[in-house]
Amino acid sequence: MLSRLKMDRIHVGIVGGTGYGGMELVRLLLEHPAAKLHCLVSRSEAGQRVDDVFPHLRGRIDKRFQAVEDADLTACDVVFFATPNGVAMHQVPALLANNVRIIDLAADFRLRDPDVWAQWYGEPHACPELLSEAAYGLPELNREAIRNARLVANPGCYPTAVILAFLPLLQAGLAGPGSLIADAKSGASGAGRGAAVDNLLTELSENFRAYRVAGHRHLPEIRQAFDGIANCSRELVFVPHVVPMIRGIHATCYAEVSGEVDLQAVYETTYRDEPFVDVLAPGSHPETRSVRGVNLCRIAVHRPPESGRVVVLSVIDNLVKGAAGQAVQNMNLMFGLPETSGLNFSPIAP
Ligand SMILES: NC(=O)C1=CN([C@@H]2O[C@H](COP(=O)(O)OP(=O)(O)OC[C@H]3O[C@@H](n4cnc5c(N)ncnc54)[C@H](OP(=O)(O)O)[C@@H]3O)[C@@H](O)[C@H]2O)C=CC1
Ligand SMILES: CC(=O)N[C@@H](CCC(=O)OP(=O)(O)O)C(=O)O
Repeated sequence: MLSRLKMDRIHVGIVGGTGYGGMELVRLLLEHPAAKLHCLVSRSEAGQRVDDVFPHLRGRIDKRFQAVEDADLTACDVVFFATPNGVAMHQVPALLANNVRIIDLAADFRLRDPDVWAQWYGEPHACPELLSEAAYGLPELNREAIRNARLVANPGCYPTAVILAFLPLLQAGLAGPGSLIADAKSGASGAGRGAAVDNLLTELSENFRAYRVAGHRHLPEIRQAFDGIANCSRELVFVPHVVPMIRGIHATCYAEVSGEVDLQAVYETTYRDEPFVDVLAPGSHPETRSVRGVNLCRIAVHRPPESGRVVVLSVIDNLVKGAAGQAVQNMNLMFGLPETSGLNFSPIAP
């Protein structure tokens, strides 16, 4: 059932169509049975054919990028923002006023407190009145709110992997009082397509480094979700790393758990009906490759003997379950479609 549509198919606009998140949205939406790409906005490639800019799409798309002032965004049913942080918040209010629903892949609407947003993103929020309305777009946590939302804040890539890893423990009240620890590694596409010395092949390959240990902007986002799940503030140590691969996040997450609980059963029960979370058999070690190109989080739960800790391994493709795929999953929910529409395909391996 397609609800609340302006036309027969969901007319989609993408702002930031030339970035990694935008490109991945194009790839997914071209195959979506109920969506039609209506306009693709780019400043740098305005006027250019999409398949000239991205030759891998030759024969798949007959459209040109447009400047924002030429794009018919108000005719869209939904507009995805795949732009840097702080861009969407200047354009969203006018689109909402025109009955356009929004899915923002950036962080503009993820944090509820405008002061926290300003602290981590370095500028005052342009429309703080919308922060409490926005639905945090992690379906496994917030499905009903997403269904009814006109504004969805798609989660960050690290938060998706980390929250899904801890969610069953927190919901069941099993994580002890000690700090939760998330030790996460990302492929380089997480940093976007913009030129930066740190992202050169020569800097990344044969190399492995942590960054922003003192505080990454995904920390308040993850903590906000934990507060919502467990209804109490939790200490979290979050250490991101960049590894020499293109796609993928691997989060190794630690929590203190006491008592003889069947954790495998807790995880399997929590995610039993989730189409995009796969709890692996006991003793498994999920690989980023096993989720490459698909909207899936694979999780394995370990309890090393005599450690008093649980180790949860969680892998996603940062561009799919960590960004564009999750955004399409949210679109499906917002428009009353089966949640898996356009998202049923197999991983790419090797
Ligand atoms: N990469 C990832 O794994 C993930 C990214 N995200 C978030 O999604 C968003 C997009 O990320 P990603 O695709 O990697 O980023 P990229 O840097 O690859 O792409 C950004 C896009 O935004 C456009 N853009 C840049 N500046 C502006 C501006 N001031 N106004 C309008 N458009 C602008 C660029 O196109 P042009 O210059 O042609 O206009 C480009 O298409 C970011 O907020 C990111 O944090 C979230 C989860 C995962
Ligand atoms: C490897 C790498 O650099 N990753 C990015 C994460 C990108 C992302 O998801 O950030 P947003 O919250 O802005 O959407 C980073 O750490 O900044």
